[in-house]
Amino acid sequence: MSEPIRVCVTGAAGQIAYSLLYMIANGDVFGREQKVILTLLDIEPMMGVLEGVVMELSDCAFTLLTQVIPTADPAVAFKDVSVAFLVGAMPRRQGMERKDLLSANVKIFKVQGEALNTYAKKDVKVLVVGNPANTNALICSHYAPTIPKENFTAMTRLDQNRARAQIAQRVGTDISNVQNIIIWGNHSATQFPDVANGTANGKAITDLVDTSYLQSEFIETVQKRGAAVIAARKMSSAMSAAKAAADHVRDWWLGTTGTFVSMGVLSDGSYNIPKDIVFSFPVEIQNKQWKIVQGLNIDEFARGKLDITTKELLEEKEEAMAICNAN
Ligand SMILES: NC(=O)C1=CN([C@@H]2O[C@H](COP(=O)(O)OP(=O)(O)OC[C@H]3O[C@@H](n4cnc5c(N)ncnc54)[C@H](O)[C@@H]3O)[C@@H](O)[C@H]2O)C=CC1
Ligand SMILES: O=C([O-])CC(=O)C(=O)O
Repeated sequence: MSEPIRVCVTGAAGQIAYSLLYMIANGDVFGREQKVILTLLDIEPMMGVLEGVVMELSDCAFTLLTQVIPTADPAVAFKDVSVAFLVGAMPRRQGMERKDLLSANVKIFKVQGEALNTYAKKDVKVLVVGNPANTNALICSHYAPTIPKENFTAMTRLDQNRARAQIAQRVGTDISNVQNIIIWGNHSATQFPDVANGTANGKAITDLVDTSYLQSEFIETVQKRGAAVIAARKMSSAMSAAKAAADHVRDWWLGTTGTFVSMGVLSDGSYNIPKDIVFSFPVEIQNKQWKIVQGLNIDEFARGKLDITTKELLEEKEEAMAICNAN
């Protein structure tokens, strides 16, 4: 059993955290041999609710959970953390797009970037879940200049999981038989869920499923799944978001084995995506370092989709920087 690591979850009194904390404390993210100290950040008015969450964590009697530190102070929450799940942010309501949250949420990520820069370990791994996740991750990294840019990522794993589940149902196979579906771009309705390199039961998905479904209904279902959940639940996805956050960080921490996963990462210009936006790419991970999968074919249909989501991310970046510079 190795020394405990400090792991921060923000928005710790909220919906997603309620499922996510269980998975972290249970060993589903860092493995069954890794003890954790959880630092739980939320805002002052939520401290009473957070106290209830702390009681429940205690009552779960997790053997890997060494200590729990609830706080409203980012300096305490981020002190010496190895991993930060940045969940705390306003969720959207029915009829909104995620980018409508920009003005409310982006300032949170500016402040937390500055706090991570000062208090966290320099190799801290940061997953931004709060929406709009890609642009919030960009801003967070911008305000944390002493932490490597590659340590900031945004969550598109929920989109990948959704896409995988849709294809498994369509083909009539288990999820575990569906691999290498890619989410390109923004965690928004412009994202491009791409099956061109994907397989189901070892065969190309494009040979198993008709093109008209793959190029229209499939893409739209994945793009709009978050809105569909909000319409049904009157609250945004939480259990599935927590599972995706756990999947994302588990693969980052423990590595991938021969398959791609999608993560929002700072573009290095791969696939002609402009540098300096956080864009979801297929990555492979070893020794806690992700690498963008290179050399995949991008046909005309795919290029059109990549252009649309790129344009949206460039617009979001401009708006976010304007908001941050005005404050
Ligand atoms: N990237 C993705 O795939 C997904 C992202 N989301 C996003 O995750 C975020 C959180 O969603 P939920 O947990 O459902 O929301 P929630 O409203 O249940 O919880 C959010 C929590 O964050 C806290 N919070 C607000 N400002 C904070 C700050 N400055 N520092 C620390 N905590 C703060 C709130 O007090 C609240 O307890 C939303 O922005 C939502 O849109 C949700 C699902 C999927
Ligand atoms: O749709 C939302 O607002 C929450 C979210 O990001 C998702 O479920 O993908």
